[in-house]
Amino acid sequence: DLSSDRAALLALRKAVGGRTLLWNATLQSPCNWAGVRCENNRVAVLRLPGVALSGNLPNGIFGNLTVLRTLSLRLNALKGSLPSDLASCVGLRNLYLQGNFFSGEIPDFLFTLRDLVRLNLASNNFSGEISPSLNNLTRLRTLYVENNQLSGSIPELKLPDLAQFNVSNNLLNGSIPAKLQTFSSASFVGNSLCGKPLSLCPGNNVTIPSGEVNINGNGKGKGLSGGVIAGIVIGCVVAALAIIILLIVFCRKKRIQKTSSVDVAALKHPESEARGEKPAETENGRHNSNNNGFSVASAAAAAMAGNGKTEVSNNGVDGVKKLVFFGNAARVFDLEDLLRASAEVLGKGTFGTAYKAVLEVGTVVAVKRLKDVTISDKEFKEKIEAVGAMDHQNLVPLRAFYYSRDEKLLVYDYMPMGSLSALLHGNKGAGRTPLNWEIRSGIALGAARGIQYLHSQGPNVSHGNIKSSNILLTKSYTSRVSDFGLAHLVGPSSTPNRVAGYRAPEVTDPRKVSQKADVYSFGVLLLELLTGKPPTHALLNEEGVDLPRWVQSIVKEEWTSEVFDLELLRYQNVEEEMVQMLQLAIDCAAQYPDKRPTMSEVTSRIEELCRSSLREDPHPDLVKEAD
Ligand SMILES: Nc1ncnc2c1ncn2[C@@H]1O[C@H](COP(=O)(O)OP(=O)(O)OP(=O)(O)O)[C@@H](O)[C@H]1O
Repeated sequence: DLSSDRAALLALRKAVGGRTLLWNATLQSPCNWAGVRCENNRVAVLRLPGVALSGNLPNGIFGNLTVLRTLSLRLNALKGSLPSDLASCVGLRNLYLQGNFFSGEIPDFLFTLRDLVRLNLASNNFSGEISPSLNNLTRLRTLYVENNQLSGSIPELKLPDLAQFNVSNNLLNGSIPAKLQTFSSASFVGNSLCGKPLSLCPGNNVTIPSGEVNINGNGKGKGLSGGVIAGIVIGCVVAALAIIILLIVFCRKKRIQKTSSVDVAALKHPESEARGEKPAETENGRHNSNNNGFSVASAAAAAMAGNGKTEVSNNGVDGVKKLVFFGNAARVFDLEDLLRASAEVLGKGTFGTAYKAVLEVGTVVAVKRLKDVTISDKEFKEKIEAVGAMDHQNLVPLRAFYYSRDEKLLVYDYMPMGSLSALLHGNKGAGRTPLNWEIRSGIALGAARGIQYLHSQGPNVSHGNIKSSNILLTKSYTSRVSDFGLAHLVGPSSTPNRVAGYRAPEVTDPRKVSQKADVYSFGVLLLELLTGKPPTHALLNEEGVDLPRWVQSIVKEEWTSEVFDLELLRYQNVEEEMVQMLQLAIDCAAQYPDKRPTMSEVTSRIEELCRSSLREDPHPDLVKEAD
């Protein structure tokens, strides 16, 4: 129970000291001691990295910590062999002992801890051979034993989940087993090993097609016949050729498509071609088919011409034939200018189509043509004026609107960097700027503040359509929330499934949204930011996952770091903040609305964790853990 856990921790403190001496032994519960985390009133996590622990770990301590799941004693000065009662921690999943002076063989009892997922024994003085009993650890994903004195050959390992592996800088010899040859040479250097990915083993006679190729330097295993190898080589060449041909065909097709859409644009708007403008957004190829050059004028004019009138004749809400501007916005253009502007399609959304319009004076705006507006003129005017009155640095400002029976236009500031969706999923190729933690957490914070502002306008004010294509970015990557207030303008016929991946489980009618439903959608958005994965788009049948369920299943398995976008994992020193953000995202995406935090709680939690990643901590090792 907890008291024996406590006694064990005090015994540990007595034996190896270090900064555990700061633990307040007058407290009955050890659960608040630095580095200790309890679950169900037992010590489940003990993380004491870099706290100057020294000496031998005696037997009789870990035998009591029977529900320990994570043990990190990395970067200390512990020596001797590992205590055998560590074998009692049968639920141990993460064992980080790197950066100490442990010596002796890697003890066999470790191979009985069948739940181990991460095993890091790197940078110690372990010697002896790597036992084939490692294969008992069927859940192992990380095996780091570099920088030790391990000798002998590497056993055949059949660990299906092994994703991180390093045996470099030991005294190993022989050939690298086939199953491990997918790891890079950095995992093996500094030994006398041979074979892929290092150089060929000496004395191997590679005679194709009839000879035997002994890929196992110590001669224990079976060789592959030359015929098989020749087959593989020929197969690979054929496959590579096929891929190249497919790529060429695909690229040519794309080019043809692109040219033709530019042609259409050029026909209508030679000036847009002259400027070399390209459609701004082609995320997931979703909007490609919409990228025909087009003008607001031709669209609006077509609608109006249908009325048999040459001028904008169907009056605006107040009987005025002009754009209605909000606030003190500079009225640098009027409806005529807008209709004359050259435009290109940005994309089709739930509420209509968005265009980028370049006015003759050079001003660039985004124009949204609404469809399916079913509410009355009066109601529309009231609602849109409420939208126009919103003013916050993290909202995309609505500058003006036009309303007639046939045409409803909303004019927004144009956001040059496009949407978060495009940024995350758009260009995965070589030219991509990696999105580091600073940018991502800044985007999360800005979006949270924007939504919080909306919610502060009244208990019934909500966004209703939070998703990554509605988070737009300025040149300095400040995020601005767009599309607010529109969920209440449209009729039920609009396609609700587009937001499926973000929609809270209790929202069955897309117009009946709430602040707590926004919080859910924001949680999914955070998960998208952290994982780099788009949530399911059921209707469009796009590839995707039910993000909250997927993340929860992984976190439950203690594989938390598996969920993060690979691009983020480069920034090891912020993993603690990433984990906190992940926890916040999971809280937001709770199934029951009451369990979700409010948007202002969300904002302060993000502010707090952004601060902590900037702050210099006096005892970074006690509170931060990069495991
Ligand atoms: N003010 C703007 N500046 C730059 N790009 C914009 C602007 N407004 C919208 N876009 C982009 O235009 C595209 C279409 O936007 P739109 O809002 O019509 O659809 P959506 O966001 O995909 O879906 P929904 O209508 O459900 O919000 C999106 O990729 C969006 O990022």
